[in-house]
Amino acid sequence: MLEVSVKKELEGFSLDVQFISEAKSVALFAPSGSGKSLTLQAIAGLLKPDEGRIKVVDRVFFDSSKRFFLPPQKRRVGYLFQDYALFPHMTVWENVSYGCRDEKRVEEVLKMLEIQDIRNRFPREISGGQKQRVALARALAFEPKVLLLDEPFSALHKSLKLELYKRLREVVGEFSIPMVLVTHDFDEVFELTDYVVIMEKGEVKQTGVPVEVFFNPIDGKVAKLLGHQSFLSGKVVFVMDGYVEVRLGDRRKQILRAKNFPEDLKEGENVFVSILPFAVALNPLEDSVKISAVVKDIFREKDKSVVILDLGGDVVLHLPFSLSPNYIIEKGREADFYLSPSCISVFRRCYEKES
Ligand SMILES: Nc1ncnc2c1ncn2[C@@H]1O[C@H](COP(=O)(O)OP(=O)(O)OP(=O)(O)O)[C@@H](O)[C@H]1O
Repeated sequence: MLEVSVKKELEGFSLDVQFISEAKSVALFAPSGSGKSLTLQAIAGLLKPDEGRIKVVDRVFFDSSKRFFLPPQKRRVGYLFQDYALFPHMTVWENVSYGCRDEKRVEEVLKMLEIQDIRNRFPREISGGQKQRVALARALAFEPKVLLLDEPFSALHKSLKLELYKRLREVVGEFSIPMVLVTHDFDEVFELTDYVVIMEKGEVKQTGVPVEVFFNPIDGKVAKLLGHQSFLSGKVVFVMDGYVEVRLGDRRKQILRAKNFPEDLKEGENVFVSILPFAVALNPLEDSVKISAVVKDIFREKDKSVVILDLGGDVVLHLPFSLSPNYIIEKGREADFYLSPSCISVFRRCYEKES
């Protein structure tokens, strides 16, 4: 559905991005300055690659081997930015119908995004969330073949974002439009897309289904980017069907069991383990693993307690507030926890080891 192969040398930055995805919605996820927006611009035709091929569904946009470059105006791309880019001197209706002569279509998108009632207002007279809905309506009105979203929700409040995610899922589903979303927010990746491309310094580091990538980051850098917090080093002592056991490098030789690990992992390999904050199991289930560790600190938050354990490195665990009274946990004392192997990931390289 989306094929992107883009090479572009810019002054001080090289873009070399390749991925193919059959998913309808793809996220480009990376730290700032990794080339996400440039990749989007290449798909839109605003940046001409030196080399490569871009295909969206069944339409080739660019193919350097055939010297083919489809001009941006012929790509029918709906582009949405963080700053809305609405025309300030035009009403909502005029903004949405700009470039679309089909009034029925304009009415349809206004209705779908519930902005019929503000059709006569100017952008300065509506809220940030409404502005973004108008911008989305304008992008949809001219029947795009693909929607390109460059951090369109980053300026909005969380509750507004959730509302817009819902709308976006509905309209994209209804009009069956493929979408490429640039974001810094992995929650957004989960909410809106079926495939994620993780980039770094102009290159692709990892691709896949968001949930699989989240639990199986290829290295500590990606894990950190995805929000993993607790990293420990250890050695694989046992590989079995669906599990590995890792002996931590700490004094007590604690064994951890993990369900997320590279397929070709071998016994004896030195690895890194990430324990996710929500790894605490409610009960000592059959496959959960018991750890005993000194509590270094506890922070009470609105809905949870954040506990920092010393396991030869700091391990951050979240305890739901409702469960906290069941635990006898005190700063400076040893406590026992059961961890679920499905919330423990093993990978080969950690961030400290990389340049
Ligand atoms: N026209 C250009 N010429 C030269 N360098 C550029 C040009 N446009 C962008 N860059 C550089 O390319 C790099 C990647 O930029 P890009 O905007 O694609 O990053 P990004 O991943 O989208 O970042 P952010 O999340 O901050 O928007 C940056 O270092 C940027 O300064």
